[in-house]
Amino acid sequence: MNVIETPLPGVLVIEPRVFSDQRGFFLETYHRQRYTASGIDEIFVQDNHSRSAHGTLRGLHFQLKSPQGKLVRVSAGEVFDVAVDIRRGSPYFGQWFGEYLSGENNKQMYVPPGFAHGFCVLSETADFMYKCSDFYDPTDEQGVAWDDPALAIDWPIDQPILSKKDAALPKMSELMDCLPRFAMSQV
Ligand SMILES: Cc1cn([C@H]2C[C@H](O)[C@@H](COP(=O)(O)OP(=O)(O)O[C@H]3O[C@H](C)C(=O)[C@H](O)[C@H]3O)O2)c(=O)[nH]c1=O
Repeated sequence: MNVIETPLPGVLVIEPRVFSDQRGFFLETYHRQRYTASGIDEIFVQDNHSRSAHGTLRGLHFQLKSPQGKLVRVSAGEVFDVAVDIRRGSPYFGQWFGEYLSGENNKQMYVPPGFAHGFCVLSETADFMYKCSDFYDPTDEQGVAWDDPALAIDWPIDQPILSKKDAALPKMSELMDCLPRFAMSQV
């Protein structure tokens, strides 16, 4: 597997090794020893799968009381996946990184706790699968507006399909008091 660092320290792109033959292909999507050795040493406790139609945008989401590290991939279709550093005091506060993930390129992205996460769907539909390092807590759902000008994320779509919740998410400027703090140990 190939692990690629991104301009956002802690956010990684992983290219698993793919074994192809006349039947199709095989790849390992997670391996505790190998991923820990690559810096992804979270204990994952929950796996999720969402399917979305073309033009859907889910995000930007995060949890505060139980922040989740996420190892994300697309099993079918294509998305543009985005991580945003929302840790107050981080040298990268407010910066984002995006990567195209697809059932063709088999790429994964690791989004550490303390980052907001979201994606938009470029294919007819997209099956989005991800591992989380803490449990979902419906009382702890937080988010920031996908189109916050302070983030200026270069989404490859406009006028996305949004949930009512996502369409009403606040801007970073409205969240400052409650955003997580950057810890020097995370450098
Ligand atoms: C996230 C989640 C949701 N749900 C239930 C709650 C709702 O009744 C339904 C749809 O939830 P929601 O619209 O919040 O799903 P997404 O918009 O895909 O949310 C996710 O989207 C972005 C991209 C993320 O990074 C997060 O993992 C997560 O916030 O599933 C659960 O039962 N468990 C869960 O872990």
